[in-house]
Amino acid sequence: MARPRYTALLMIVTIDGVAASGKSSVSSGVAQALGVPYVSSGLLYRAATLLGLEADLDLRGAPDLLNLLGAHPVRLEPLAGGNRVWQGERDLTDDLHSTRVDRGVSVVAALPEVREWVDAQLRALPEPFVAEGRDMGTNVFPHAPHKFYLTASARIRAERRARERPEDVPAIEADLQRRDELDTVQSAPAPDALVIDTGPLDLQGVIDTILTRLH
Ligand SMILES: Nc1ncnc2c1ncn2[C@@H]1O[C@H](COP(=O)(O)OP(=O)(O)O)[C@@H](O)[C@H]1O
Ligand SMILES: Nc1ccn([C@@H]2O[C@H](COP(=O)(O)OP(=O)(O)O)[C@@H](O)[C@H]2O)c(=O)n1
Repeated sequence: MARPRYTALLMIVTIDGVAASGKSSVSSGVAQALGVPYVSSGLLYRAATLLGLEADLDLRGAPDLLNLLGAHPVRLEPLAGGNRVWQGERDLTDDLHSTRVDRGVSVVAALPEVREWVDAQLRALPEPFVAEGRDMGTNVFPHAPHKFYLTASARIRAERRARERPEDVPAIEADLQRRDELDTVQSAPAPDALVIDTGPLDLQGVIDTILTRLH
């Protein structure tokens, strides 16, 4: 029985990486094997972006965004199978992966006030869990005992994401590269993270690589 053996060791596992490298799918698989929830930090940045766009705010303006988020609080529901994001009774989740949100989110994520808003919510969550994003292993949970960082070429990531977006592969690849560049500051791998090139691996291969390290 794998589950008790893993959970005995587990506090927080961090899985960071570039856009569309497999973070959420891999985190979900690892979390399900461990019997714990996973936490998708990117969904909170996406929620702030969606709400800013819907309110027609300038996404570079932290005070207005923070006022909006303060007036109508957003809540992340971390589950092993998939996270959901709520604003009151409204489930925002299905609106968070549009191309419009993809294109605005890095601007919002560059605002220190928004980063503090996200980090405070993540640090308040009860352990254990698998946390995925860009800076889980460096900034938010630097003391996590198990850290991983996923990469793959922009082309491979674009081909994977093209199955989930209406745009063609070259357009998605250009958007991913633009977002990688805008996200550079918060996207450095932790020095103690195992870097995994997911290009040659299928999803289960990446999940197994991580689980093997958690024995
Ligand atoms: N190793 C892999 N091999 C094949 N497809 C993958 C692999 N990892 C992820 N995918 C697929 O790539 C897409 C992007 O993965 P996702 O988990 O959403 O990445 P991220 O959370 O980093 O944006 C999804 O369709 C997912 O099923
Ligand atoms: N820990 C994190 C997670 C996401 N982000 C930001 O949020 C955006 C969306 O993150 P995501 O993980 O949902 O995006 P994908 O990698 O799934 O495309 C990223 O492009 C970053 O701008 C961040 O800055 N820090």
